Parts: sequence; C-alpha cells; structure tokens
Amino acid sequence: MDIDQLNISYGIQDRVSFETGNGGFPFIHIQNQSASALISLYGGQILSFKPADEKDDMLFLSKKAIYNDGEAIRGGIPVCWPWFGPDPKGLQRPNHGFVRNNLWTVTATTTTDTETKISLRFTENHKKEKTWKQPFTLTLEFSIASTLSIKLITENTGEQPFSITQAFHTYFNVGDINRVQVLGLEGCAYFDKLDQGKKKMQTGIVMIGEEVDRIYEDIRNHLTLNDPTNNRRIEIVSENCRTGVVWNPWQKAIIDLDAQDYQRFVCVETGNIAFDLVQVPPSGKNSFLTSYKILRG
Ligand SMILES: O=P(O)(O)OC[C@H]1O[C@H](O)[C@H](O)[C@@H](O)[C@@H]1O
Repeated sequence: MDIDQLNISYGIQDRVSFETGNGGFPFIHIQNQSASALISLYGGQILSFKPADEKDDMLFLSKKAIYNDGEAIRGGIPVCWPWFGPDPKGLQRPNHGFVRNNLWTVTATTTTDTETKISLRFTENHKKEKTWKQPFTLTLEFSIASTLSIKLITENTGEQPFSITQAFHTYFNVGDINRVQVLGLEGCAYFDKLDQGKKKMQTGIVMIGEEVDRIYEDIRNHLTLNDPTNNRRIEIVSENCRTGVVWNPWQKAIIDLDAQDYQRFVCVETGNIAFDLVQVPPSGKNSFLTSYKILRG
C-alpha cells in the first residue's frame, strides 16, 4: 500500500496520518483533543489508545510482538473472525481466524475536534482459497474519542448461509495482575479451557493469581476492569456479545512475550464464541460492538 496515496486520500491535517510502521505495515496515527491512537492496517488492529488526560496506554502491546506477514501481532485489539480459537474444521488454518493476519483497506476517515472515525474493510479476496469459501465483506468502524468504540459488521454477499464465531481479543495494560479485578461476570457459567473445557460457575468477582483461560456464557453487556495500581477502572460496554473470555497465560513461555509480561496485561474479550455461533443468511448482516472508557479512582 502506498503511504503517500493513503495520506492524500484519507489523511486529515493534524488528526489522521499514515506512515510505514513495524514490519513495513501501514499504520494510522490518530490525534484529537480527546485521545490519541495507533491502528495497524495489518490485522485492522488498534495497537494504542490513550485518552488525553491519561499517562498510560489503555492497551498492552508486547515489546516482543512479531510483525510478520501471516503472524498475529501480540497486543492491542486483534480481531478474531470467522472463528475464535483453533480452526473448527481442523484444517490447520490459523488460530482465531485469518483477518488478524492480513491487510485491511481504508474506506473512510472523518473527524471533529474531539472524535475521529476510521472505517476499514476486508473482503473475501484475501487468500480466499486457503481460508474460507463464502463471499463476505467485513467492516470495522473505530471511534476514537474519550471513549474508544469498535464495531465489526459482517455481510454475507453470497447465496449460502454461513456461521461464524468472532471476538475483540482486547489486551488491557494493567499495573499489577495480582490486584486486578473483573466485575460483572459473577453468576455466569464458564468453560474452563485449562480443565478440559469443564463447565463451572463464577461465584465472586474474577481475580487472577494463576493461568486463566475461560469462556463465559451469557455475559452482561457491562463489565468493569478494576486496576487499582494504575488508579483507574475501565468500563467495557458491549452490544450483541453473548460471550466473554478472560485470559492470562501467567508464567507459560510465549515466544512474543517477555517473561514478566503476564504481570502487566489481562485479556478481557467480548464477542460470540464457542457454542454462541452466529448465523448470517444470504444478503444478511451481523454486527457487534464494544466500547471502552477509562474512569479514574
Ligand atoms: O496466541 P493466540 O493465538 O493469540 O491466542 C491467545 C489466547 O487467546 C484466547 O484468549 C484463548 O482463549 C486462549 O486459549 C489463547 O491462548
């Protein structure tokens, strides 16, 4: 993608600019009076979001993240689509689908002084033969303001129905994992991926003192991530997301994470996952949305 052309077509003075980022991938820098952000066109992935009055980024991005065609960037908000987790057909296709591992295109940028909107698109032409036979168009809409919000719209442009799972795989930057609390999942059933997928019940608030990998069913549309070390909490509000995931790998070795990184992030993911399959009829649409707002204290 030609950076000069992207700047001519979609750059907005003092607000939106394109540059060649890590791995040679096009990055979008966004800056307005409310917040700043960085989005990679590879993966359609927001890598940084910082409200103007915040010292620390809301998002964790690994210093060891790999920026290579075909691999996923560790951090920010990867988009998992059209499946979450391993290839449901066992065809060795990538974990969490193929849109976090491919380039998206820009379709629109608009701004006011306090809110910038970016729209990206992904169509079925990308490496179609290896991935997915059904024609589709995906649209990803970012709103960068004091609140970050992201909407993913799936359109079935073919003549056969298809079903998907999907998620925003959000990596939150936290001060100390041992003090983090996730509120709003109390009373929800979850599948414990670390205990052969056994179904369990969340009795109190979620705290993390060991490896955690859970898929929560029938979540409420409002979760809170408490981060007392950074003296802040993040309100996570979603629409059309019936499933949530809480993941922290603890001390498990992961090639693109530093040994101590598990102390500095937690993934709280929202979408439609596992048994929460979404059917998209021919010419039909599905969309889900999540927004994130940092509150002090
Ligand atoms: O390493 P990745 O493919 O990005 O997956 C990272 C993690 O994503 C989700 O949170 C899953 O529930 C985990 O089982 C998985 O380990």
